[in-house]
Amino acid sequence: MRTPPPAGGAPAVHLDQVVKEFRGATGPVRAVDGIDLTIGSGEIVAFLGPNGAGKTTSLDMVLGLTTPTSGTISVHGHAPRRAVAAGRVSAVLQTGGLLRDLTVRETVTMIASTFADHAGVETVIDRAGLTSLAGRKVSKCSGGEQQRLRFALALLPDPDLLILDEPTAGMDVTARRDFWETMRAEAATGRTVVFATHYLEEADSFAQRIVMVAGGKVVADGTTEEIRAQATGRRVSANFSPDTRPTALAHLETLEIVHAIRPEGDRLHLRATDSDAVARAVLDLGGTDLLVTSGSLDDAFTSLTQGATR
Ligand SMILES: Nc1ncnc2c1ncn2[C@@H]1O[C@H](COP(=O)(O)OP(=O)(O)OP(=O)(O)O)[C@@H](O)[C@H]1O
Repeated sequence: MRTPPPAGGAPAVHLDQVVKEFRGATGPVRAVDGIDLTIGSGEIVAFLGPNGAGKTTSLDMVLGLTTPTSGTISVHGHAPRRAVAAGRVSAVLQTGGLLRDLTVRETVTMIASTFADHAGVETVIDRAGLTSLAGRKVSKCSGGEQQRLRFALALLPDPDLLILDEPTAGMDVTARRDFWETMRAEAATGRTVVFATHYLEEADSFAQRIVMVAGGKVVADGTTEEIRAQATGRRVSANFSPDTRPTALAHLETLEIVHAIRPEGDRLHLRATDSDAVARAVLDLGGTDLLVTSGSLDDAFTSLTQGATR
């Protein structure tokens, strides 16, 4: 069993007003536009955003692969490159050279030989679920199996922080589910896991916290439930009889906490921030069959990322 970093130490990841600009054909491209973010030790965080949101650029900076144009980043209190050199952080990236003619075990053994101290070849093969494939050539492994191999390599330094950039891209549903099960076991040992994804379900089912990025900025940060509520508000609906309906509609339209009203047959659908207060008003106005729901995560994603494009 690994020893997690002491509680109460520096955060696993800290970004302070981080900006990254690239030189584009028609002028500078601001890939990351002032991100402030703190991720505590042991958190499982999804970086969720559409194409070009700035996810990969942010993670690359956390890994010290590129440096911010302005702002600062620390990983467990150190500069990213120092944290990587000390084996405190490692990554599973979308691509990355694997030698096709080596077997899975030979690949892990070769990379292990570059570490003064490592978690053990057979241990990481086992943790990545590759024991039965250890003798297979990399060229004969599927895309999902190669991602598992990259994951085994990332475990070699026994890192406190694992960064995964779209680790399940190209995997089918079963491979994806198996991969996340393995990852859950890793997180349970106290590792911090930060992953980038396009998949809402993946962020929803695996992460405790979602940092939604769009246009190089953080547009929402919280639990899935908080993001849903923040972006879509609550939905309140109820039936009204023909007698009560006109008065109810007129009154509800005057309430500031009601953002939108959509009539449908006998029913009124309302969007509101304070659903408790609206629900009380609806009942006072004679509404029946009251229903309070939150919008879907899909709605939240669309509404938060719209308008945030570069
Ligand atoms: N080296 C580069 N030179 C110029 N522009 C770049 C470079 N790297 C990234 N960009 C631009 O920066 C923006 C953010 O890219 P980034 O790869 O970080 O997004 P992403 O959220 O990871 O997207 P995806 O989900 O498609 O991988 C994009 O507009 C991209 O074209």
